[in-house]
Amino acid sequence: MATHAGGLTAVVEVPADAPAVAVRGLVRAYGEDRVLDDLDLELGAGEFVAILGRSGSGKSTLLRALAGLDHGVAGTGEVRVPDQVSVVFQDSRLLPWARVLDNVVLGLGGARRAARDAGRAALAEVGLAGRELAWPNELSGGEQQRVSLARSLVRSPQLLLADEPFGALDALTRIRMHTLLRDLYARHRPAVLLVTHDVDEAIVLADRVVVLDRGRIAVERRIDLGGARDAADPRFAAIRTELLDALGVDRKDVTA
Ligand SMILES: Nc1ncnc2c1ncn2[C@@H]1O[C@H](COP(=O)(O)OP(=O)(O)OP(=O)(O)O)[C@@H](O)[C@H]1O
Repeated sequence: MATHAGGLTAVVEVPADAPAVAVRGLVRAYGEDRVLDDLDLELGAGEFVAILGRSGSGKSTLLRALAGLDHGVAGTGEVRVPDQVSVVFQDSRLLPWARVLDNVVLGLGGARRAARDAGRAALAEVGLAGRELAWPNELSGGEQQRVSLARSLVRSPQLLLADEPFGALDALTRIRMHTLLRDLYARHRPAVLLVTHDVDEAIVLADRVVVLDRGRIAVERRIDLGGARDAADPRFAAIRTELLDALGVDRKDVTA
C-alpha cells in the first residue's frame, strides 16, 4: 500500500481489513484558494463510490491526489491507496502509433507472451476480441474507452480511478458503457472512485455517492437500490431529486 502525504510517497504496513482508500485532512491549494479543504474520505475494499459536484468543486483534484499525480501542488494531509491503482480519463489517452493490443500491454511487466495473452483476454472482456491489431484512430470513441478499460483491467487494479470516463460519449454509447463497467466491476471487484457530472450515472453505478462542495463533502448518500437499477423506479427518482438538491440544481431546469 502506498501513502502520498504532502507530495511524498512512502510504503507502510496496513492491516488486511483496512479500507482500500483512506484520505485524512486532505488540503490542496492553488495560491490562497483551498480546492480541497480538510477532506476525509474512506472507500472499503471493492466499494464503488461516485463523486458529484459543481464545476470547480475539487473532484479532479481529489482524483489526482489519489492517483499520486499532483506532485508540486501545495497541500497537507494523508492519502492511502492500494499498490495497484489504475486511472481512466475522459479521453482514452491511447498512443496513436501503437496498435490496440500494444496499447493495452505497454509497460506491463513479466513475460511478453503472458502479457499479450492477458491483453487479449482483457480486450475480449470489453467486447473487442478481433480488434487487437487495429490502430486507435480506426476505433469509435466508445471503443477507444473500451481499450482504456482493458488497459486498466489487465493490471488487476485494487483501485480504479475514473475521471468522467464516459463524458465525451453519446447517450446510447454511454448507457452501453455503464452496463460494461457494471459487469467488469461485478467480476473483478476493485474499489472504484468515479468522478462524474451525470447524476443518473452515479445512481446507476455506485454503492455510495459523495457530493463535493468547495472541496468539502456536502452530502453522502448510500444507493440502496440493489443490483438492477431502473430510472423509472420512484426510489431512483427520489435519490435523483435529493442529489440535484445537494448540487443546488433547480428541478425546473432539469424538467424544462
Ligand atoms: N493547475 C491549476 N492551477 C490553478 N488552479 C487550478 C489548477 N487546477 C485546478 N485549479 C482550480 O481548482 C479548482 C478545482 O478544480 P478541479 O479540476 O478539481 O474541479 P472539478 O470539480 O473537477 O471541476 P470540473 O467539474 O469542471 O472538471 C478550480 O477552481 C480550478 O480552477
